[in-house]
Amino acid sequence: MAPTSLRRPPPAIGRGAAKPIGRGRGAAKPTPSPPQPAPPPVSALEDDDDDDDDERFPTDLEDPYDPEKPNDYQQFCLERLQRENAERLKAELEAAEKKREEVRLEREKAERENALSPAADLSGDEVYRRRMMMSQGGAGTGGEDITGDEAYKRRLAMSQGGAAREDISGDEAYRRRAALSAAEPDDGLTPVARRMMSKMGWTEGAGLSLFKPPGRHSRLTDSCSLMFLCDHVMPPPGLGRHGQGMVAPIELKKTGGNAGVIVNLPQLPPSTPKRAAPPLTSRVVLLQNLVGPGEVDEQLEGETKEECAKYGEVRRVVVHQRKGTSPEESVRVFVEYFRPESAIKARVALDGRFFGGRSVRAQLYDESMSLSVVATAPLGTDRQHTKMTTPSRAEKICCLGAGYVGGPTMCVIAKKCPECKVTVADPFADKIAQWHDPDHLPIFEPGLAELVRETIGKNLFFTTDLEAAIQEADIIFVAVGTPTKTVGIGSGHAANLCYLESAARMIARVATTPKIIVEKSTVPVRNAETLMRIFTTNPESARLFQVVNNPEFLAEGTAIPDLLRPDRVLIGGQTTPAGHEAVRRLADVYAHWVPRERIITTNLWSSECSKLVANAFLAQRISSINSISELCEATGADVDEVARAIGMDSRIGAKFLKTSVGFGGSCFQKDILNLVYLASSLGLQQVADYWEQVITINQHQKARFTERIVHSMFHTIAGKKIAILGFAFKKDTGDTRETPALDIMYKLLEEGANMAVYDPKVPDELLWDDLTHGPSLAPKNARPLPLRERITHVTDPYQAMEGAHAIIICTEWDEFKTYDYQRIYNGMVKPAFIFDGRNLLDHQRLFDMGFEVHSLGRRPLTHFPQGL
Ligand SMILES: NC(=O)C1=CN([C@@H]2O[C@H](COP(=O)(O)OP(=O)(O)OC[C@H]3O[C@@H](n4cnc5c(N)ncnc54)[C@H](O)[C@@H]3O)[C@@H](O)[C@H]2O)C=CC1
Ligand SMILES: O=C(O)[C@H]1O[C@H](OP(=O)(O)OP(=O)(O)OC[C@H]2O[C@@H](n3ccc(=O)[nH]c3=O)[C@H](O)[C@@H]2O)[C@H](O)[C@@H](O)[C@@H]1O
Repeated sequence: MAPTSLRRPPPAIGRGAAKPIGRGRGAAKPTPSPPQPAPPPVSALEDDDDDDDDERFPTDLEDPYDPEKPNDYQQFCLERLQRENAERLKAELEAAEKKREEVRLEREKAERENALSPAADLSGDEVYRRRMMMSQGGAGTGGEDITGDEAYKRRLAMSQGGAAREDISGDEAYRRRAALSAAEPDDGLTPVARRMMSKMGWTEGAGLSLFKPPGRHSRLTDSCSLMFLCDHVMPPPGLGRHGQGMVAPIELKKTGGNAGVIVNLPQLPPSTPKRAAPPLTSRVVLLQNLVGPGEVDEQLEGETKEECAKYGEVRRVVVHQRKGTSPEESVRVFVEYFRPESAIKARVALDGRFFGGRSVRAQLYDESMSLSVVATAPLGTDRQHTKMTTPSRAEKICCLGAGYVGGPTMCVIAKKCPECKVTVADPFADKIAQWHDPDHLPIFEPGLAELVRETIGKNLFFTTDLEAAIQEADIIFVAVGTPTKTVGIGSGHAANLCYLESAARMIARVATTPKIIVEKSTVPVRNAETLMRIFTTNPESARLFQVVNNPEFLAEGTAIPDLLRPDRVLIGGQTTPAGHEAVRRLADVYAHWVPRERIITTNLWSSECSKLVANAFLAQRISSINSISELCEATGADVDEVARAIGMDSRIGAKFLKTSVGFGGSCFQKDILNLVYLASSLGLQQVADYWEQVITINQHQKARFTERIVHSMFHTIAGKKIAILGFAFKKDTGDTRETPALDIMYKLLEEGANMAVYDPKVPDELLWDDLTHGPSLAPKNARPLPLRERITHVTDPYQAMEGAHAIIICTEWDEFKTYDYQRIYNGMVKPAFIFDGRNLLDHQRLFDMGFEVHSLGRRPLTHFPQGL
């Protein structure tokens, strides 16, 4: 709903004043005008007109509207990865620190061993001094000549942290050292040994135990105390953090003086190789537990490649099997990407996901490790095939609105997400009953019936019980109509949001568990704010809801292929952690069949805006080429040739350049009007005027086509029979919303024509319903037109054309191209006119048969003598 500030009088269409549209479109169809559920009371709808409202609602709703801060899910994932990497880095640093400590200890040990030989009889302080030199590099302080006391001071400083920085004199150091050694028990160990053990984690009476084997001598010199330590330390069960190290004391046999040899070098248990921490960035992802042992076959590689290509171009996949490891780690699948970003995306997306019941572990793998080595490892011989399915949690999905969008979209989700339960809820029992009968679905869409047959009763359900469906769902799509308002403020331009609001109010009232609410309907920019306000009215339940916008881009007639292979899926969410999570969960649903790189995410307002703009751009192309069609007719150029020539420019592209009698459908007009209203309300009048021209040209195209019919047929069509081929707004649909055929028929009716209409898919009651209400933007006729007397609806096209003066092609149905036009010509009144409003037929052939051929964007083909 437009914010308060946007509530201004709507702009006028074209030159005239704002015209109210005929009736609300976009509601339940094609069943004729079923009543929409009662919208909430006006007082409720007007609620947000109150300026005070802003104080009652959370102000942070404004925050996400910052185009500088796109809510990008990948961005979120990268940030999360960076966080994880930082943590990993920290762990690595700690591990490195530990390692340094170990090295230091080993070095100390080596030094001590050296010290056993008379040539290297160094004091502990001297050892420390040398160690300092080594660890600090030759150049720095290592070269400085420090005394033993100074060395002790530093060592103390190291072990005591900050406090050790206290400035103690050499005497004081000596005094402390003496006190320390005096305090040490006479256990046969020297202070150095004690210090060493302390550094290894020993505290008296805990952890490692010290004991003095009976009968051994009690005191050795400092220099051999380390050996003595080994002799005397018998830690149960072994040295090391996990007790994995030395388990028996080393026995030393003195060979004289301070020298000795080890007589029982223990057999240490083989050490388990340390797992290297995964690298921070890499082009290789290692997948583990994707399949188990014995589940590897030759398809695994290909399937993995296909699945992983969702995150970027895969260079190769290598499957490696290992023996002697856990089942989870026995099959390693390495996926090498061309770009590290792809690998990072894959890791984020796949780690922890379920494939065929297994929780996959995905981690980046050090690129420097040769994959060729693992590539040559033999594959398993077991041919059991494990089908890879895209991972996701088993969401319970519901859709409010079983129309052109809700029905097909949910069928595809049900088909592609077999683990999800999908329920479509609509208050109209007739419509729901029709959805249960695949042979008589409420809408015609190629491929839809097969999908319904496949999924209904398995994981796809249709119901009128809206509340139960809402209650049960995790994700609720709202795909109700948002037609142009016909009365009140913004009438003729603004979207009527009462169905959306009543759906939201029901959700807010019924839901007791967390829900992701998906705005599937096409809405004005910032509509999600209205929904959030409805949901936050009750603070207790506010936290249950996350609103995301997920506009639908399917076109009728190609809805199923459009849904199965969309150019992109757009998801807009709030820029909060919960918002990101909601976007992720919805993205996971689509990721069952849509490559990840085609699932794009943004903030709520950009997403809402993108849908309106997409439709505006598409419609603009049609109006552009239609405007050129008039120019071509006046100049002798051929509009289809022009479209072909410009369409080959890759910057322009070939699609949506087919001239026509005007675009129809429930959305182009309403969405542009919506955009115009929004721009105008924001004071952007030039923007509003610019886009309004798209509608103006569309109206003009329909009008001029009809005028041409009348003028060509000797300026009168009163009492003449005219065959109308096609009433749907485009081929392959039974939908008639905003069909240009209706505008044309109304004009012809006003001129007194008789008409026979044929359309392969439009039901009779829908045709009469449309005719009764008339075109939405046409002025309402005060005098009721004699519809039934002058119009017949036929089911045989030849019957429509028999005895006709003219044929008008209004819809581009393929079957129209297959008719026997010679037979048709023979049965028509001469001169036989054909007006091809879609440039569908072979005009030259028709002309050769004797037809007077009028098309769009071309000079007419006429047998009449010219220039008389
Ligand atoms: N038709 C199309 O090709 C496309 C339509 N859209 C947008 O999708 C939305 C829906 O369009 P259509 O499916 O064509 O409309 P539709 O009129 O075919 O279906 C809407 C359905 O919502 C039901 N409904 C109304 N209030 C309800 C409520 N409170 N709870 C549950 N159901 C309720 C109606 O009974 C009707 O069956 C519109 O906003 C439209 O602009 C977007 C893309 C394509
Ligand atoms: O929001 C919507 O409702 C949908 O609107 C259109 O889909 P739709 O109206 O079903 O069908 P289109 O194929 O776009 O055709 C619209 C009208 O334009 C006409 N048209 C289309 C293409 C063209 O080159 N010339 C032309 O006159 C068609 O005949 C039809 O009357 C968009 O194509 C969809 O992406 C969008 O989701």
